[in-house]
Amino acid sequence: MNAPVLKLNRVSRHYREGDARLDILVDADLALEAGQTVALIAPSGAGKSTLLHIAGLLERPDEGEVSIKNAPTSGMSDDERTRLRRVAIGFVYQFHHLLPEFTALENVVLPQIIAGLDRKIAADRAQQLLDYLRLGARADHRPAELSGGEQQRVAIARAVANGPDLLLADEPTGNLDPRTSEHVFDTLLRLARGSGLAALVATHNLDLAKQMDRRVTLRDGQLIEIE
Ligand SMILES: Nc1ncnc2c1ncn2[C@@H]1O[C@H](COP(=O)(O)OP(=O)(O)OP(=O)(O)O)[C@@H](O)[C@H]1O
Repeated sequence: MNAPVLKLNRVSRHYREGDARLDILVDADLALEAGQTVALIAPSGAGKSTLLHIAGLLERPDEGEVSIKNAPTSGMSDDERTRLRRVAIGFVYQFHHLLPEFTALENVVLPQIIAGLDRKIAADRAQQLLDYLRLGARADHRPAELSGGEQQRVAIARAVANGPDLLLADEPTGNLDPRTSEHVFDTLLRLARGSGLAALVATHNLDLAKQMDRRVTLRDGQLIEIE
């Protein structure tokens, strides 16, 4: 069996709030295989964003190991972590964070150019991705000219533009109405199943979570599988 795309091994993280100590993650374990979609469902403040930041190498845990495709990251420098993050991990947030002055296509081209790809190849790939996400006809529109669901699907295209192994999404449909949420979710699932991308998606939407391969929650700082 292949190495998991993401592995958390006894990961702990606490914050200080005055004299109080908040134990957000306590010996948390998780393994995500290629092509697997996992919903992270937990109440506000339970630590979903903290977990996604740690899994995405944006934040270091206090203890424990985060491995990406079998590569332990705790011994890596910040530069090494950044390089690994750029090639292996894509992020989608609740708000799309697209650059307003650029078109949909350009928003998907930019991360590829930053990663060193030739502009023409990047543009071809961006167009293919937008076509795949049924946004081909919107490629030349700026974010303000797109609907909320379209903006979020462009944000997904941007997140996977460099062909990451892992997609991390923090309430990607939190701002959208139920029908649009469904459409954005379908896009995520189709991408994961079609390309072997592993996805960890924080969501409050239980109907959408049910369509994913697994569901986990945070309880006393640990990740627990739920039905
Ligand atoms: N840098 C920080 N310093 C201190 N406390 C923090 C810090 N970041 C997060 N926290 C606290 O840790 C807890 C978990 O925060 P986190 O944002 O991970 O929760 P969440 O489950 O994503 O919540 P939400 O669903 O509301 O976004 C919260 O109580 C938060 O106030």
